[in-house]
This record gives sequence, structure tokens and C-alpha cells, in this order.
Amino acid sequence: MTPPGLWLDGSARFGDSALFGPLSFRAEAGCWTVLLGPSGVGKTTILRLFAGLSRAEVSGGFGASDGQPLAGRVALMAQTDLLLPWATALDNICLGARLRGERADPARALRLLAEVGLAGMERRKPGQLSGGQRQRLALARTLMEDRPVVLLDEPFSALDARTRSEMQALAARLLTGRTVLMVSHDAAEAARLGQRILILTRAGLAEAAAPEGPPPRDATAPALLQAQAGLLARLLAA
Ligand SMILES: Nc1ncnc2c1ncn2[C@@H]1O[C@H](COP(=O)(O)OP(=O)(O)OP(=O)(O)O)[C@@H](O)[C@H]1O
Repeated sequence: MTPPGLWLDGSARFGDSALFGPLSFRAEAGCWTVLLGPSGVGKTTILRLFAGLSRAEVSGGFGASDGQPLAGRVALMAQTDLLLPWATALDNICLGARLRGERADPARALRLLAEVGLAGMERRKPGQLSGGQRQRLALARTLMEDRPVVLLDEPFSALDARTRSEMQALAARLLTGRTVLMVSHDAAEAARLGQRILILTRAGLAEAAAPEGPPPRDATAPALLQAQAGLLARLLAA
């Protein structure tokens, strides 16, 4: 499936309560876009709209750049891993297919578990995995869905710095070529992963220059630290 871009135009509201806008949002096809911004401006709502999970009304509409419905083409990875505690790692990965009444491919599930570094752990339950391993499992479950559009809602924010860095690198490698829209609070994460970096504030949507080179970028490189500082300054000013 060729990944489509994403668009959203206008202002958003929940019933009588205005949320943001008007603005013109674009996430390019096949690119990694990071959406930064202070708490409560509507970042998660934008993700949930594209995932078909929000009831917010958007005045100018939203959708895929190819004009086709987004339903069935989107996978969402949330901040919490949302794993079923009583199910094994393998069953958790296959859950999406099961819920749709489809047959999950166990060989593919095992391959994905190996790709995220969980080979041999397929019979473990989430409680028998570390926080980082659970996030790896959640990433494998997202990949199992094999959707061209992947929405990430701060999926690595609860992890320690080292595990977060490993997960960022793994996700960048495994999601290459898909349209990725990631919500984050973390300027360092945006500088490391974003091919486009958008900042949503009460004043509207602005674009920040993304560092050069494909993600994941070296988080300790001077150019990256400079980009991170610039983003942080913009976030603090927002
Ligand atoms: N279903 C809903 N009905 C009414 N208001 C809602 C609903 N969902 C979210 N909101 C409100 O919309 C606003 C934006 O929420 P959203 O979660 O999109 O913000 P955010 O930028 O992702 O914040 P954070 O960074 O804290 O997660 C909040 O004030 C929230 O209370």
C-alpha cells in the first residue's frame, strides 16, 4: 500500500467548546512528522481524528491526500502500551486480527517479535516483561497491523533515557517509508526523528526547520543539540 499524506483544515471544536484554529495541517506521504506543543492544545485530538476515534468537529475537514478513506489504513500506538495483561506476547500481537475476525499469521508475529528484540519471549505475559520490553511488544503489535499510516502518541515518554533512545532508533528503522505522525513533548525526540517538525500552540500551527539527514539522527551531534535548543526555546515561549 502506498502511504498517503494527511491533511486537516480549519478550526476544531467539541460541541460549544472551541479547541484550535483555524489552521492548515499537512503531514507528507512517507515522511516522519513530529507534532510538538504545550499541553491541551489539541495534539492528541488531531491524532485521534485521523484514527477515526475523536468526535471533534473540524470546519474544513480532514483526511488522506489521495482522497481515499483513512479507515483500515491507520495504526495508532499510544502512550500506554494497552497490552492485555492476561494474554501472552504472541496473543497480544495477534489481537487486532482476532478482533477483526481474521486469521493472524503466527510466523509473521514471531518474526516481528524477533525484529523488536523479543525472540523467545512469545509466551511471556506483559507482567513478565520490563517497561522497555512492553513498549517493544506494543511497537511489534503496531507493525503487525502493517498500515501505511502510523500515528504515535508519545509512545516513548514513559521510558528511561537509554530505552527511549533504543526505541526511537528501532521505530525509525522499522517505520521507514510509512507516513508517520508522532505527537511529542520532547524537543530532543523531535530533533532526532522529525523530517518535518510542526509546533501547535494557542496562536496556531508553525513549522520549525528539521535537522538534516535521515532519522534516527545522532542525539549527541552538535547540530542536533542546537536544533533541540531552538525547539525548546520555541516551546517555552509558547
Ligand atoms: N471528547 C472530548 N470532549 C470534550 N473535550 C475534549 C475531549 N477530548 C479532549 N478534549 C479537550 O480538548 C483539549 C485538547 O486535548 P488534547 O488531548 O487533544 O490535547 P493535547 O495537546 O494532546 O494535550 P497533552 O499534551 O496534555 O496530551 C483539552 O482541553 C481536552 O480537555
